[in-house]
Amino acid sequence: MPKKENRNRNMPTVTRQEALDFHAQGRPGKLEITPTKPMATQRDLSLAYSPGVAEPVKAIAEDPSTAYDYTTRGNMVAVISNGTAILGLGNLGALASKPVMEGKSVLFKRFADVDSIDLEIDTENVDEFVNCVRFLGPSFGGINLEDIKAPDCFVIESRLREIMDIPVFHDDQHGTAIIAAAGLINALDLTGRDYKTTKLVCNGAGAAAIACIELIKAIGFNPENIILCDTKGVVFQGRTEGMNQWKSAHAVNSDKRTLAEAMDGADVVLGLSAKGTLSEDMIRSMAPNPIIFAMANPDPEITPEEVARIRDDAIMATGRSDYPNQVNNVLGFPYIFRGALDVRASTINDEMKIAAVMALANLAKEDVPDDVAAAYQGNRPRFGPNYIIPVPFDPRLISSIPVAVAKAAMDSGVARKPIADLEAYARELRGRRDPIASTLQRIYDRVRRHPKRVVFAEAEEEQVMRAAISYVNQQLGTAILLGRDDVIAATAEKAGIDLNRPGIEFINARTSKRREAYVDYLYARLQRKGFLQRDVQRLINTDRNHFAACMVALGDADAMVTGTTRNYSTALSDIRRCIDAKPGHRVIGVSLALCRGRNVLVADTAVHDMPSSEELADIAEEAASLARKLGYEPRVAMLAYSTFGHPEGERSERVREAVKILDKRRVDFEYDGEMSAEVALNPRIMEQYPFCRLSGTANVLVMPAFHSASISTKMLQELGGCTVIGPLLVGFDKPVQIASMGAKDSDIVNMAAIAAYNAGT
Ligand SMILES: NC(=O)C1=CN([C@@H]2O[C@H](COP(=O)(O)OP(=O)(O)OC[C@H]3O[C@@H](n4cnc5c(N)ncnc54)[C@H](OP(=O)(O)O)[C@@H]3O)[C@@H](O)[C@H]2O)C=CC1
Ligand SMILES: CC(=O)C(=O)O
Ligand SMILES: [Mg+2]
Repeated sequence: MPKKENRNRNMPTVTRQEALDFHAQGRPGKLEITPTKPMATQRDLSLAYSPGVAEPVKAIAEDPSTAYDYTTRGNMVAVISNGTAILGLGNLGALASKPVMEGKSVLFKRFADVDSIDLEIDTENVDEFVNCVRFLGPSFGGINLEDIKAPDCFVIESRLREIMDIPVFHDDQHGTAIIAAAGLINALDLTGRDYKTTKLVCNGAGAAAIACIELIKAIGFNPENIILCDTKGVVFQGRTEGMNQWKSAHAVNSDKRTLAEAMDGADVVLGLSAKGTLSEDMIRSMAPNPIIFAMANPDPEITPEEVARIRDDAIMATGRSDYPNQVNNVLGFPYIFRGALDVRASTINDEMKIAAVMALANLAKEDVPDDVAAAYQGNRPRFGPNYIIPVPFDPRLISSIPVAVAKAAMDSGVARKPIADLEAYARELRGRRDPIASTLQRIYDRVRRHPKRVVFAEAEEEQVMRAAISYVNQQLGTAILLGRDDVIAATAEKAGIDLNRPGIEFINARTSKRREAYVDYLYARLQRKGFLQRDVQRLINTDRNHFAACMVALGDADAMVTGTTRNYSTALSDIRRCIDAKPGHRVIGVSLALCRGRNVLVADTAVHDMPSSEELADIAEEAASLARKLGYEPRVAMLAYSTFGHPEGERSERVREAVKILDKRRVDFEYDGEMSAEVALNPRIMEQYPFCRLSGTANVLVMPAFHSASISTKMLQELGGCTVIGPLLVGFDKPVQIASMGAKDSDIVNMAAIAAYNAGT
């Protein structure tokens, strides 16, 4: 069995303060409601509201199924909890469960484009809860129950399933069971075990645990080989303390009484209980090549580091995203509901659950194609002990699980709107995925695997200090804080920031032993550009950008981030004095615009004021290469106010000429132009130019000049509700990023991570 790689988790990946700030910043919470129809004119109002709204009302009254055509019902799931079993934190009440429920709603949207709203019901009374939910059916296409303690959850779910004609799915039961079963099938496969003889212990006998062992028995495990444990120890036949009918159904005929006794010689342990409940001795006593799924959240029953200290032959999984093998229901619920909603399933039955299990298990065994490898930080995973299950960001999940679930719903007769062409459905699902939004995740994951030393040039600023801490806490590498010691210390103290932690280093330009080397380096570059040696000395001693850029140029840091205190062009020219463009490259700025369902790269948003045709062609090449690096196949539109010669104009001529230059260079990506933005971005308008060489709408927009690039990206941000990241600098010989003036700590960390990413492996 190959040795496993486990992360060093001596420090939390996020601090309490970061998590609180994340939830509090901007509009509190994690989601908002946005209209999908224009609401600008009197006519819009007449259609959306009175009198127009009466028509769909009458249509639905006549034929209720048309609610799926005229309202949000068909794509809307309610995430409902009473907060009695919030993760592994216990019964903290309905209100405290809201952040988790909002989180689940957001994950529905992020991963499967399912709209969702959280509802927290403030009662522990089963009848009241059921009565509250049962009348909500008309509003939703499905109900996702979450974090409701056992055994109440079993009663609630089964009663609601009986009464309601839409899928009711307790995620902690079935979502968890589906993912655990998929991981287990693959782990058994890797360790050459037979279902019938494998001995399994499940610690925890609540919602998740009961559902897991029911599903595991359904796929072929021998019930006699499964021992369930809870706070009272082994659930054995005849036990009376702490029992209920659901535990009794799985009680074993055994004289083992404690978890430790049950674990002795076990092949598999499933932890669905609470933090730290599995001891090192228990793990030591397991059979060779044990399978350990410690799934309690947020802290597992035993950590991968603890297991690694005892034995190197285990397959280890947790519920967390910061270790390999994340067995978490996030891999299931968004996609299972996607498939169920798309066929208007009346329920989510066992056939659909097993179809999801098999789709997930099989996906981990498939060869990972190039575009998917990008989601794994370029490290193409291969089926094995560290990769028994895909990661939540695997872009194939959206087109594999819903298809399997939808097909099983149709085959088992619960689909009210069958899909005729599943291939076409899979293609449509692929279109729903949101590649640029996962780009940052990919960048972060890759840097975590190859941590880098990043110099934060403006470390006297409070938001830069916070960004540095976040950089370190996220295990991205070492943060080098450049600034005057006394100023940094005073600012940190005033802001209540503790910088004394591993991973943070301090450099004071005035006392650094490397000053001389930097002066020599910079003087050699600038002596024929009007600089005296003493000018260069002053730059190195007093200017943070020059000092930091020299650190990177001479290899004392891997990458640099700056920009929050100076305007962009000043920071850029400081850096250009110290670092050149990569040979054969041009330094440009590219902004990533993450819009609703549409993402584009826009260039050049930083450097060239009025680029020549030759420069526009270079910009197209640099931007296309960045797009590829981020995992997209570039389709570059060379933008102008005119389209393919109409209206004629001198300014568009420059863009047309750039296209001809790209023709001559025989570049290996799709490009065309000149064209206006609506032709580049609207498929119906693009169709009017059948000769256009782009195979789809553009994902890279090369702007004719800096002003149009800058104005349009800022308008996207301010008016279009898009998130704009950047400009990212590309083409420099060393990785440097400039954040915008006044950037928030989270923006600065993004820039630092991008700079670190560009520092390579
Ligand atoms: N990775 C994933 O995707 C998921 C993980 N989970 C995790 O599973 C755990 C349980 O969740 P859920 O089933 O919803 O909660 P429940 O409240 O329904 O069940 C909790 C179960 O854990 C048992 N338990 C609690 N503490 C201990 C202990 N110290 N030793 C042994 N057993 C203990 C309880 O025992 P008793 O019956 O005696 O009270 C109970 O059977 C949580 O940590 C949760 O985060 C849940 C869903 C998904
Ligand atoms: C993941 C999840 O749903 C839980 O831990 O409760
Ligand atoms: Mg849960």
